[in-house]
Amino acid sequence: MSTLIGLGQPLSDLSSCDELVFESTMHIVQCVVSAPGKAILHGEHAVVHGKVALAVSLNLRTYLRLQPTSTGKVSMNLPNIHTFLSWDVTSLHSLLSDRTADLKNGKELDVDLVPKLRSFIGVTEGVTDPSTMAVLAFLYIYLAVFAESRELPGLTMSVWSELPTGAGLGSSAAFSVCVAAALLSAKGTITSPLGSLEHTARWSEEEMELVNAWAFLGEKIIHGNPSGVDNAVSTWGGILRYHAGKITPLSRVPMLRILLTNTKVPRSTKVLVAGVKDKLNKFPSIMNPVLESIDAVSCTCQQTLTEMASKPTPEHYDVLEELIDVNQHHLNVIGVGHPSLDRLCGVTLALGLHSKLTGAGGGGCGITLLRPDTDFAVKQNAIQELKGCGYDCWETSIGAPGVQQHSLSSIKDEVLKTRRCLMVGGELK
Ligand SMILES: Nc1ncnc2c1ncn2[C@@H]1O[C@H](COP(=O)(O)OP(=O)(O)OP(=O)(O)O)[C@@H](O)[C@H]1O
Ligand SMILES: C[C@@](O)(CCO)CC(=O)[O-]
Ligand SMILES: [Mg+2]
Repeated sequence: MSTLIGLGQPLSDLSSCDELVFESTMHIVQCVVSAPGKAILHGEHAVVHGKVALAVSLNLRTYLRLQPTSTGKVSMNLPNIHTFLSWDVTSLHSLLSDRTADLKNGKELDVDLVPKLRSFIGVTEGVTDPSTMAVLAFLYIYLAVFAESRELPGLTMSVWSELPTGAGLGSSAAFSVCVAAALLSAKGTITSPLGSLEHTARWSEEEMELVNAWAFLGEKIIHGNPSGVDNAVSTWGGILRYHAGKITPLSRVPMLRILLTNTKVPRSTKVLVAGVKDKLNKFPSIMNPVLESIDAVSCTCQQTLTEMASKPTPEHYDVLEELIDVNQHHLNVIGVGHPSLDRLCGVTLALGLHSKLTGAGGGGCGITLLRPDTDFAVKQNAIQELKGCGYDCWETSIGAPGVQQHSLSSIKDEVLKTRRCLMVGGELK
């Protein structure tokens, strides 16, 4: 049974970087990892049904710190979602029993373990609140990664994020990627790539494939039926084309300027994805052509971006804007729009700017394309008007690096500040 344990380690502890040895032969080394959020340019929802999506990583990251403990406890501190929990390692061990052999490859979700975990933490099938979903994803990956070991390690995991939770910017994928990278590295399945003099380091392609596969299991638990695009872009970073599990990084694309707007209307990706599936089952002959058209929008956008890499023209930007408008209509047709997003599109269009939802929709975030020649005053007006609607709005930079390991000393001051703010009194401030 879980217990509320209050705050994690105080911030002053962040200076040490030591290794603890357990009574057993198992060592885990503490580490700090981070992974970026994402924006989907085109293809959200359609990608779940085998169509093409284009996604970009954002300069907003989730950070995870894993520390070994010798208290016989596994603890998790998730200040963004007010969750501070702890379990005895021995009670977690009893969940493994005879499943060891099935769990270690991380290729498929063990559908029997998830209900077992639900009953372990005392929540029934329909409960899908943020805390439950994060705990299930973490416990699943923890147990599955260490399934082979004679003993499960005691540890404290703290996760803090610059991303809004559940707003369409891939917070669940960044969470799952961090958990997978930290635990696989702690187990020794992948290396700890950071050299003694380095501040940040990345894993090899092969290791990132493993991280991505395990993070996909976390996404399956949180989302129900994810396409895998969010964990892929959080693992690799940059700009990706994603099609039926095939990941193609796009290296030759122009640097796009994008405004991100968070309508702050809460929504659940799991619920929205399930809603699209229902509509597709109900009206296949109406919905399939819409998904086909979204696929064509993604492909046309990719082609346009590729052409723009060598010589961008105003006409290219006209095309990108039209594609945004077309796709936003399609997303409304498949039932993932929201009046808050209509308002975002209306406000920006009145200023000559084009917007669409990004991610699962139903509220959450939208993107607005800024042209190279968009007037500073127009951009500022858009930001002011959107803020006047009660939304958050800021210009973002895209193409940030994927999952990384960090030295403690390299964690930026402002990130520590974010963490400090989140942790004050164990509550979000
Ligand atoms: N910082 C975090 N700490 C703990 N759990 C998190 C964190 N960020 C995300 N999560 C988990 O992910 C869930 C949100 O996932 P969801 O897929 O609904 O939204 P999203 O990933 O932000 O948006 P989208 O999938 O549309 O890009 C939360 O309810 C929580 O379970
Ligand atoms: C809505 C969706 O297409 C994107 C969520 O960011 C779901 C998915 O691809 O897993
Ligand atoms: Mg998500």
